[in-house]
Amino acid sequence: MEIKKQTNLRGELTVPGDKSISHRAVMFGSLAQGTTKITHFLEGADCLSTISCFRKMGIDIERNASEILVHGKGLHGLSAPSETLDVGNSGTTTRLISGILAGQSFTSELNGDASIQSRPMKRIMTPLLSMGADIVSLRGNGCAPLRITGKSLHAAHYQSPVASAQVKSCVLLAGMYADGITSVTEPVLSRNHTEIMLNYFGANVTSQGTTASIEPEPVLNGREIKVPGDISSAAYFIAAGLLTPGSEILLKNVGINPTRDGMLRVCKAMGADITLLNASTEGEPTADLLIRTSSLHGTTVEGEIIPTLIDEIPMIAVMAAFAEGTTVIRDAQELKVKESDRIAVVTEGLKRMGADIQPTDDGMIIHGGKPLHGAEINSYLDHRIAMSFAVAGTICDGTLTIKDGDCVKISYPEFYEDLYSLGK
Ligand SMILES: O=C(O)C1=C[C@@H](OP(=O)(O)O)[C@@H](O)[C@H](O)C1
Ligand SMILES: C=C(OP(=O)(O)O)C(=O)O
Repeated sequence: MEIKKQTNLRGELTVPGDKSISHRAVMFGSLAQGTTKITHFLEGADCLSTISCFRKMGIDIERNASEILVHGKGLHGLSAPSETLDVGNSGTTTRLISGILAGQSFTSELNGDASIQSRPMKRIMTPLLSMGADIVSLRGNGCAPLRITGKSLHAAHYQSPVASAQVKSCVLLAGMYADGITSVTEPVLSRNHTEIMLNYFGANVTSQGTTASIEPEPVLNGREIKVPGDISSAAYFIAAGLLTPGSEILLKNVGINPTRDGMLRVCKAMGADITLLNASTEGEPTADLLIRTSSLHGTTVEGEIIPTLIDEIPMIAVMAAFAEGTTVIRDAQELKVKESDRIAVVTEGLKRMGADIQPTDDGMIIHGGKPLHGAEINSYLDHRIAMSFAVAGTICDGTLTIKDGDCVKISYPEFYEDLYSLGK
């Protein structure tokens, strides 16, 4: 796919709904009594995988143009699927659903695409096994396909070695089926959408520092969920607006939960001109983001901010290559176990464009400001890689092409239309 040049980005854009929140709305709505109405749901392939899994467990989910209706059957209302649950490319679906399946009264199997079959699942198997779950990696390699036989679960306090909202959520969801209060402590706080939304549905989840705890057997009631725009999708337009000469764009209704807003903080540290307008703190916090062309400089991205921008690092690395000076990214070893090894793949792509970048064990070092030229970029079927390099391709000299660029459908099906809607 060849990327077209853009200048003078102008106008407004509403990015699609938040992927993490869309997944959770379908899952928790399925486990609630009564109907959950979801608006601005992300119609990306990952969230459609979540819908398909719950339909296979007997949940009636209606999809129409403006909303999703999930007719939940309560905490114990799922039925045994008659075939393997297909999680597609979605790590979130796999890990969160496993926590739910561990406490059911039936056996189920989960599988997905080649990427999912190489992503680590021991990180959820270990805490689930400690709670008495029966979860098996069918090829014995700690990855999907997984077989989960529901059991009565014991409460636990799990000390997670990784800051991962998927691990935390998996354990909390299993904790709904346990015999006491279940807690998870993580080394650094990860996104807290599960905690916020489960409480909204009627569960009792408390948070103290990096520990979240849940009481068992909550009664969840169907709710209305207005999904905010996904800051991880907005990230491409934040970067495009900052880097493209003559730009001023307004990104409407973007989720700015502090466990997700690290990209904004890094952009500010790089000298970005970003103004928050119409901030709302009702439910998940949101704001409109006004982005103006800025001259950016390097920064250091490390420590507690990392989980708050983990999916934005490919875009931040591309921005750093266009910025003046050095950017150091560390503590981001989790990038190696995403849809691709994002340290290796970002490095490969930026090197092809002429950037000065060195991969490290837990991040990268980018000496920005070198002239960047077009190249053939392999997305390795990773949506975040395709979108980050597409933004680079709108600005660099020469022609940039992306192999398998249509993988953006995982989290942002209308990405290219939106990318070309603002510029000249
Ligand atoms: O909980 C979630 O919705 C997500 C958590 C993150 O993964 P980890 O929990 O593996 O860090 C993130 O990368 C993913 O896109 C979505
Ligand atoms: C890592 C991601 O998603 P998941 O883990 O759900 O596949 C992502 O969207 O960047």
